[in-house]
Amino acid sequence: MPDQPCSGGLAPAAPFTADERVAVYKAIQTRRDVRDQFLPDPLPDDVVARLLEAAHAAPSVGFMQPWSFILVRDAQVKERAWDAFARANDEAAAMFPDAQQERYRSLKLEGIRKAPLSLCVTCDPDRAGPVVLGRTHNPRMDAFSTVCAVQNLWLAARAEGVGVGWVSIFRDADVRDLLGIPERIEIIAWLCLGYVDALYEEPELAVKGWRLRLPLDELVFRDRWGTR
Ligand SMILES: Cc1cc2c(cc1C)N(C[C@H](O)[C@H](O)[C@H](O)COP(=O)(O)O)c1[nH]c(=O)[nH]c(=O)c1N2
Repeated sequence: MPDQPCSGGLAPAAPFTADERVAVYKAIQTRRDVRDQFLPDPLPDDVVARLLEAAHAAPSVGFMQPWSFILVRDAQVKERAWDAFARANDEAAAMFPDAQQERYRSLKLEGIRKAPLSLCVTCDPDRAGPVVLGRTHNPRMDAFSTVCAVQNLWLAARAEGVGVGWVSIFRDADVRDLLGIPERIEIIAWLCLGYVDALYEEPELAVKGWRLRLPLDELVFRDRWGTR
């Protein structure tokens, strides 16, 4: 049974003013993944609400809005999340070639204990029933939609002076147990959030010599894969 339509028609879609455009590109270009620059100040509820609204405004396949957000402020829960990270990070280090392991271990790859707020973002594949417009031929589209929500939040956070760090070095089961997430729900992201007073000008992994940004023109093809 379809829902009742909501009100709303077409609104003018003029380009942004020059200042507005500058602000949008500034958020995109200066957004960073934050690990160590978090300040301890708690995030005000209204700021958190705006960030969640930004996430919730993301595009989603069939408008299924598959995301949920678990706000984690409890120090003990964060401590256990850090333990899970530390175990996984040891396993991760051993996966790299010997020559890279020392450098890997020198990188700080999370801010779980330092950030005042952690946010676990999940994806419910059943949010809009079994057959979803746009997901019929590609079941990963619900997860991709949830990642769009993360990116919206990340950009809005930059505008608010709030740093965000994505931590993915976990065994899925550890986060699931810790937060009581049912098996059918997919864990998409563990995000660390907090005010920051400094951000790297370039990705920290590039600054630390782990990996550089690729030239864009090597990634753009004309009409056919591999054709420039
Ligand atoms: C899906 C996903 C997962 C992770 C990340 C990102 C994304 C998109 N990133 C952050 C990543 O290292 C960072 O985005 C890049 O290095 C580029 O830097 P900026 O985000 O531009 O600062 C990340 N960083 C980190 O220190 N620990 C992590 O576990 C992860 N995991």
